[in-house]
Amino acid sequence: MISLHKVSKSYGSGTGGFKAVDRVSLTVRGGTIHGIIGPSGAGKSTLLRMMNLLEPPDEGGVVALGQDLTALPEAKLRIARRSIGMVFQQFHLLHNRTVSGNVAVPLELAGTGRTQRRERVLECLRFVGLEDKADQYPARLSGGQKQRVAIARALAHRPAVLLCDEPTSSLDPDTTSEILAVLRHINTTLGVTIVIVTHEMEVVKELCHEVSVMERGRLVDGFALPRRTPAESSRPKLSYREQLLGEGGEAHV
Ligand SMILES: Nc1ncnc2c1ncn2[C@@H]1O[C@H](COP(=O)(O)OP(=O)(O)OP(=O)(O)O)[C@@H](O)[C@H]1O
Repeated sequence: MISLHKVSKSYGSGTGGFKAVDRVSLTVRGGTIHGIIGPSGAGKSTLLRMMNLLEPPDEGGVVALGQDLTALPEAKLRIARRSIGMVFQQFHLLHNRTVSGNVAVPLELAGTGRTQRRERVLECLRFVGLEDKADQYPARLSGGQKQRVAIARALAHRPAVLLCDEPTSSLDPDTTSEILAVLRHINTTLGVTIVIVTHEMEVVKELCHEVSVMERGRLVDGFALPRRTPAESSRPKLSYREQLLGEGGEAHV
């Protein structure tokens, strides 16, 4: 589905140069949710951005959905990228556009007609449960709602792959669970392959089928996780008190 062949990326040059990703080879299997974890600065985001060539590698190849992206001319790469949606930690919404205006952006850029655009925007908003917010501006939304808009926008072109860079790192635990449920729904009902960079182990345990571990630009481990059963995933959530103190603890309110 996505294969990276010995990709490398350096920033800066000469003695100030720094190899952020160092000859990494990795295959993400179609239909899976694949986590990329590792310490800060390990090169996780750089590796993720290479998967749609948002960050072109200095060397190595990227094959996505049967196409060698590194060999495509710019115009064809732009079209190939439509099949690979992206979601970021900071949502990256346009604040002077409504929710539906934001979701419409990729369709406008691709020249999709107005009627078709309107239908697809509503479909995407319905999928993430936000059709009632279509005419609101992002400033009026919660963090979780903003991330859902960003996810709806990433779905506009019916991608086969969704790349997520720390999508829940700005969110509280309850909102994180909501967003993970949306991502799982996208994987199971639409069959979209998801690659997610995160530093939150709970996110990995809750969501991922397979994990790759990065350290200092290299891939140092990779393994499959046992699938969680729905019953286990939907067990009652612990309160902050229970998470921090277990059973005990003296109340002051
Ligand atoms: N555009 C850039 N210019 C210069 N250096 C960069 C750039 N992007 C990333 N780096 C550097 O490359 C290294 C890897 O960055 P990257 O963001 O890929 O790591 P990461 O594992 O995602 O880290 P974090 O978990 O902190 O986000 C870091 O040292 C970072 O400072």
